[in-house]
Amino acid sequence: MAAPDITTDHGSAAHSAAPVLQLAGLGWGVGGATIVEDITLDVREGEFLAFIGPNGAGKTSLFNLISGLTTATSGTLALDGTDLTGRPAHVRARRGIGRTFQTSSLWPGMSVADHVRLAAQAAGGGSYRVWRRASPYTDEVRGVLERTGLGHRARALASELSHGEKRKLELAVLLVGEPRLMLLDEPMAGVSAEEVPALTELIRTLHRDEGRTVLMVEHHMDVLLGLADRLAVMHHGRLLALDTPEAVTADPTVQQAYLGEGL
Ligand SMILES: Nc1ncnc2c1ncn2[C@@H]1O[C@H](COP(=O)(O)OP(=O)(O)OP(=O)(O)O)[C@@H](O)[C@H]1O
Repeated sequence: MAAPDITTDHGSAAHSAAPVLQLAGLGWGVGGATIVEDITLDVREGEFLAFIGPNGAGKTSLFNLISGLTTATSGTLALDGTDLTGRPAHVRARRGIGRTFQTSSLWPGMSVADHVRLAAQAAGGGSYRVWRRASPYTDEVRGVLERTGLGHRARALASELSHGEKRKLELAVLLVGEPRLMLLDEPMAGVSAEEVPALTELIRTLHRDEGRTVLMVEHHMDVLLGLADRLAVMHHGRLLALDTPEAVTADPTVQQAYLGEGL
């Protein structure tokens, strides 16, 4: 497949017709092993694209490549038509690529509001002043906490939160940066069955009502059905299928890849 037409990163205006994210032949290898291979796909504005695949298929590695935690060893990546291949994670974050991680990235002894306040300071380019307790609840902090259903937990420490609330706080921290693209890596991991519906609903709201573009790695198909516009199936580091959830789940090649694990 031909590489998409992308400009270079010199502050040029984004091409209005360009997809939000373009991956062209993206790959990553380490120690002689190829972990991610030849991923080519476009993500449209406002789309919800979910990544599924057996354990070790390369989903998190692909998110690392997109967010800049690792650098591609082949292919290109563009955001809004601007080539970001090889650019570091902080540049990509500043340009609107935000992500959450499979494991919690919170500070146990810090309050919910302070997490959001720090993230707001970082997003605004300010210095970190967590010890100044004069006005922790700015309108921005309060607004994000309300949007994520954590308004009543503002003063709680992260260590006091349930797993579902921790995932909401991670989303809140992400949202203060108003990311152009949200990468959610297994947001349901560790969350109790009772808390999954509320968290799913929050992610749905961020996507549908706020129009956010979402990429999400998730093992639970029941969460994705009715949420994702398209499913990307990864297998052995490659893109095995990319289609609507209905088409992907009916695809015999995909079913074969999941043999023994269940789709
Ligand atoms: N830094 C690394 N060095 C060597 N191998 C790695 C490295 N990072 C990932 N891998 C390997 O690459 C493969 C893909 O890992 P990755 O975590 O991306 O898969 P995944 O699809 O996200 O899996 P899971 O669903 O279990 O989270 C695995 O075999 C993993 O061991």
